[in-house]
Amino acid sequence: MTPAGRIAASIGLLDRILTGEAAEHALTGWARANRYAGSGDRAAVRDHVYDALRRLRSLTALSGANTPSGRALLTGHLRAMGRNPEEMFTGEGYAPDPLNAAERVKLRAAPGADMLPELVALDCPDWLGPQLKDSLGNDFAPVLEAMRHRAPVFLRVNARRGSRNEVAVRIAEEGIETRTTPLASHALEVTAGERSIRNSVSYQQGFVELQDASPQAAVEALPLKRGMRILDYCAGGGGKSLAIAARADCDVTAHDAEPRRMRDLPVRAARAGAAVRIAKSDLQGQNYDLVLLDVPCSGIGTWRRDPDAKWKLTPEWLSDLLRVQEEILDQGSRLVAPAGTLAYMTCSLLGAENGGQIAAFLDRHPDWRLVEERSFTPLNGGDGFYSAHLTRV
Ligand SMILES: C[S@@+](CC[C@H](N)C(=O)[O-])C[C@H]1O[C@@H](n2cnc3c(N)ncnc32)[C@H](O)[C@@H]1O
Repeated sequence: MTPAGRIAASIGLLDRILTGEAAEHALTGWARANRYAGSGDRAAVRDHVYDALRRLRSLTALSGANTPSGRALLTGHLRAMGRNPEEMFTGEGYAPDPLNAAERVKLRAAPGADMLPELVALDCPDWLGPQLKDSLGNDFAPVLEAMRHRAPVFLRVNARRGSRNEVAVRIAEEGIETRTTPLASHALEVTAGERSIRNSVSYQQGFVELQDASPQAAVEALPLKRGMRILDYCAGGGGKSLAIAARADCDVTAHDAEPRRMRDLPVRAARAGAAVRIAKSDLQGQNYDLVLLDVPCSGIGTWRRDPDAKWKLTPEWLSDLLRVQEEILDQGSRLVAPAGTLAYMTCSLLGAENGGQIAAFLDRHPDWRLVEERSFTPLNGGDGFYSAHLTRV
């Protein structure tokens, strides 16, 4: 494909995503339907689409359009790269149609990048700006700026299969280059060969898992001891259960309100040589030494990887999430053994979902106390993440 053909394909995909289709679904469907697109084309189109979604507000403004569209986003994207959009919008071959008169007028009248209002330039939804400023303080602008760029890819080395250095050497032989990161002791940041990970023997044999470095660091901080009974109450795909089972010989039970989300967990656990039990019965009356609540959240900390989530989140959805988080904290606390630990985690940067939830829980339950809390932002390298450990007084 020519560079202009890749831009035309990205425009079509963005139009579908803007009308509600999930970005991954649209990209996978496009790759299947366009077998002529080689791996370089697919990677370039994916990068255009994800860059445009991360920077939806600023690129729309740079195109002069009032509302986002595939053409507006790619016009703004080219302008942001210092290119004249007319060079690509030629209508020749597979290139997008030339700009029409209205688009030209808007482009000419569009402000420069240095003239954009702060929340537009930082690609932050207006309604979330004040809450995020409140939560992040002086880090607000640098964190939002970091969210406009691609996230690094991290692997978690499975300590049951080898040390971080041994596994780094092994995967390098499969073309996956990495470097260590100070964030977590089993984390490797991928510097080359990222697209080969899932097909590599090391991945398929459970030497590595894909997991961001911030949740890895949060799991490392859990007070695990051999033989502990642990409940991963919101296990989902089981990323945290597997990270726990790799660290210590604990009795790990995975539970989720939607059990089908855990369907791949037995296969992933077998691949990793880890024992994870799937909760079959009602948990009422059971108790555990450690209950992990990796609650459903806004996902603001993962906006770099999942940029359309940035624009789909609404105030109503956020208030539903806050209510669910509160309920899960109360439910989970009832499952903790007398001297046990309740560990609360989110991949959010909002105080209301993090420290705010913990403060409200402690108000409702004065017999509990906060033992420690940690916050990570993309300025540390990984995703935005929060964890708090609580125990009874
Ligand atoms: C952030 S995701 C979990 C991600 C997972 N721990 C991982 O590391 O891959 C949150 C999970 O909470 C589950 N959930 C939502 N409401 C719940 C509830 N009331 N009780 C238990 N799980 C719930 C969702 O189905 C979802 O799988």
